[in-house]
Amino acid sequence: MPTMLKIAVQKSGRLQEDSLEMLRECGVRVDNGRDQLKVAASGFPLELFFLRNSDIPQYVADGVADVAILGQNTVIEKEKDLEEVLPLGFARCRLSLAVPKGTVYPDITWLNGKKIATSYPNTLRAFLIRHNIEAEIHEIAGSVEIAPNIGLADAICDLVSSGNTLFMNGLEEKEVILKSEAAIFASRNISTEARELLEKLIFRFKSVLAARNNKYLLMNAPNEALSEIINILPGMKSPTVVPLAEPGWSSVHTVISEDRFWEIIDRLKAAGAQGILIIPIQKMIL
Ligand SMILES: Nc1ncnc2c1ncn2[C@@H]1O[C@H](COP(=O)(O)OP(=O)(O)OP(=O)(O)O)[C@@H](O)[C@H]1O
Ligand SMILES: O=P(O)(O)OC[C@H]1O[C@H](OP(=O)(O)OP(=O)(O)O)[C@H](O)[C@@H]1O
Ligand SMILES: [Mg+2]
Repeated sequence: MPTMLKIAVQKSGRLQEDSLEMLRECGVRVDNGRDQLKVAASGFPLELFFLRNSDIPQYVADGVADVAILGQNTVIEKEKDLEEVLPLGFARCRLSLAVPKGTVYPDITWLNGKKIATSYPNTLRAFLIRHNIEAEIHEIAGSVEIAPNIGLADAICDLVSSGNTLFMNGLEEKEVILKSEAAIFASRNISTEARELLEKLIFRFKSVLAARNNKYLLMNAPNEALSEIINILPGMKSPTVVPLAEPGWSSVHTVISEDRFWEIIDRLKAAGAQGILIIPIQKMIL
């Protein structure tokens, strides 16, 4: 039987949609309904296991799954020795300590003797030890932000992204313990055959990520402005310059990273560029 790469993906929750979308963009199709927890994909020799997020690190550590898409925060919390193969740029969040708004909190020593509610007891414990703080950790599975309001704890330690949940519960963020995003993690026991498949899949993931972060840029420019425009452009290689039907004008094409674009647009216009177009890239082979 040909080898299949076994990948664990969150069964339901915040990571699932983006994980499946990434796989889809990599040409992996998952046709069956999600009620089926073990599904063979088409388009790549891949078998998907839909599992509870918090159970996945153990499955990968044991080699039941070869790889997984997980938040870095979960792998740290579960204290599993997995190989982080590729960060994926979604599910960005941080694990933070927060206290009721208006609390006089001079520094981290305020936490001494306090009770802290969290779903991340291991990460919190390690953080407190690093800072020489003795506090009581009260583990709860969810809705952690409610704890101070119902007299369950003095502080909380939970994931924050927009900060909205903290705000709505009258809490203020005081310490950032770690920053996290989704990533592909691999088992330390992965077979040579599975590793080869993983390399192929990673190549596809990188092409998708690069395409997401870059844009194809086109503009028209008078020939006398070309050298200045080319100097402004931070392209992959030197830009393509094609003459237009109108004498004395050219079309300039290049690829730029999305976050550089706004920085240079005014300079391009000032240099004489016109008809600037920015086009999404589907895949970018590096
Ligand atoms: N508010 C958020 N913004 C961005 N990413 C988040 C946010 N909350 C969670 N995440 C990321 O998504 C992951 C999954 O979160 P989700 O809430 O779906 O599962 P969970 O409740 O932690 O899972 P389980 O209870 O099955 O362990 C988290 O581990 C984290 O990496
Ligand atoms: O800073 P924000 O953007 O408000 O996001 C933070 C919230 O998101 C997560 O909860 P989630 O919605 O995943 O609920 P859960 O407790 O059921 O996992 C996290 O546990 C926080 O409560
Ligand atoms: Mg959650």
